[in-house]
Amino acid sequence: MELQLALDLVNIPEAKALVKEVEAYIDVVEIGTPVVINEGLHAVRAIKDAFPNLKVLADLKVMDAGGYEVMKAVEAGADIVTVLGVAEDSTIRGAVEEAAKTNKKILVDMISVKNIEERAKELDALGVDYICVHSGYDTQAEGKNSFEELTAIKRVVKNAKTAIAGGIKLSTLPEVIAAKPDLVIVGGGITGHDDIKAAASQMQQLIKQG
Ligand SMILES: O=C([C@H](O)CO)[C@H](O)[C@H](O)COP(=O)(O)O
Repeated sequence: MELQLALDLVNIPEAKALVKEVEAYIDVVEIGTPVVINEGLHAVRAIKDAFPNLKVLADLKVMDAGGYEVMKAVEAGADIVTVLGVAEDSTIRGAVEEAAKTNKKILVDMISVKNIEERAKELDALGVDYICVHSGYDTQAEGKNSFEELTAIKRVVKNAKTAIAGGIKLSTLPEVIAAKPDLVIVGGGITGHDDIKAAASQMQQLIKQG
């Protein structure tokens, strides 16, 4: 099980400073969608150059032009690129084919997917690398989490790795770990903590014990 730090509400210098504090405790750095909107793919390049030993995920949430957009993120240094589960199969195929050329990975974000199990089976057959259940900021504000969805996709996914994102905190991490995802994605649960280093370190410990 790996830990991904999601960076959403920072600029490039702030992102670098945050990663420097917790680099020993995380496996993947996510350049979040808001950061890509504000800073462009330069943010991916800046973090990959500064922390070459960490994997970098570009949270582009690709919805169309899968091959092209994945190509641009990979050129910028991304190891993993996100594509939306609600995208057309042709978009997913284009993304998977493009990433495979350089042994990079596609993580499909299941945000807004209605029939999670059925779509997860289809995505698994399309060869995506990760399937991620996700309660986005707006549904988190309505009290939603994705713990049950994680259990549901674990039942049907045979090849892809599974991931979970959205509002995970130290207090809820044990419940997440019990469902055994391959990747746990945490943003505010680390970056909003009073002691960022301690939060990341405790999360890593819980994950290692899990
Ligand atoms: O993907 C995300 C969200 O849609 C904003 O772009 C976040 O990175 C993801 O939800 C993880 O962040 P937290 O919910 O703060 O843990």
